[in-house]
Amino acid sequence: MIEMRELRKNFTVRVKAGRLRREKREVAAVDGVSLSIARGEMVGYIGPNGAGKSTTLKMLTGVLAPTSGEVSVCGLRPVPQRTRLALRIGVVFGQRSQLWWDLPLRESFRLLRHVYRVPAAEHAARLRRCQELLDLGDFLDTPVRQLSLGQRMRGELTAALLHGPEVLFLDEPTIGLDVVSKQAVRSFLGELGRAGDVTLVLTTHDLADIERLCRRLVVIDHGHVVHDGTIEQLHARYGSRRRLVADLDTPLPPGFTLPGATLTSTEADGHRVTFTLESIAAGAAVAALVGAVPVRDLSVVEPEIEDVVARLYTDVSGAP
Ligand SMILES: Nc1ncnc2c1ncn2[C@@H]1O[C@H](COP(=O)(O)OP(=O)(O)OP(=O)(O)O)[C@@H](O)[C@H]1O
Repeated sequence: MIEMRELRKNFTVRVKAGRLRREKREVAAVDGVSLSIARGEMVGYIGPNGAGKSTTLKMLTGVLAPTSGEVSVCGLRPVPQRTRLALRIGVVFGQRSQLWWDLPLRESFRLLRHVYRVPAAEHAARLRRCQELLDLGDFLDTPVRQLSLGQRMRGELTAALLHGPEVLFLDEPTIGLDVVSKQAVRSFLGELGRAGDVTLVLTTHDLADIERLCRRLVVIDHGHVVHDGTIEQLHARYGSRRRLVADLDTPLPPGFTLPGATLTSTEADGHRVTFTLESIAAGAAVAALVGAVPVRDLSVVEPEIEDVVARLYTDVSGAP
């Protein structure tokens, strides 16, 4: 459905060279990305600021021409075949709107039906489904400029889907949304993914979006793909650690150690301890601790994707 081979985009930027002089320099925003995304996949495309995510999406949607390499989406070349491609993809860029600011949402949807020449019955069926899943009923007749950000984003998603695209590109779709709207957008996208008829590429800084929605995670940094796999593989590769948190009746005896684990925090006057498990299984760690001290309560905490991605970014960038 999406193919990128050695895809590259260079920008020419002017950089300071001495007190008054500026000179031109080429920077590679996307530096040889090769990826294949199959029909129905939901892929999270993440990376630190300036990694090259938006530039990739712009090349996939025909907004920017690659400097070199090959790209095809739905079997089309995005820049030369941009008009045909527009009928087959949907795009939601969190920071930009495809709605008519002064018109009620319903009118924007009606205009889009004409722009994309969607048969009335198909359009109505898709709108009904979005209306139901995204709860648009209360604000369909409100002018777009009066909508809250969360309402507008639900409108944007609908607008991107009314022509029945095969691929949906989402750039930061939950940015700035409150918790309720975020949930609404995520469960809508989840539903869409489960139905399996849309391929979804999502860039975000909110890793909860990815955890909820994407089995496949592609991490890009300095224009290069540095991870392509599942979230579990990412945890395994970067050695994410589980933690054992225990509430104790009495503090640990002086010099207590748990082989294969490190005591990483002590709180509540020594009554709450956290061990990071390195080379010991959770069960063995629990048994060792319970055998050594009176334990009131304990839990094993799974690694957070935030932690592992932060470590990955640090690793590849060499910066905190
Ligand atoms: N039009 C442009 N002209 C010059 N440089 C650009 C242009 N667009 C992007 N860049 C540079 O290319 C690099 C990649 O930018 P891009 O916007 O793709 O990153 P990103 O991963 O989407 O970042 P963010 O998470 O901050 O949105 C950055 O160094 C950026 O400054």
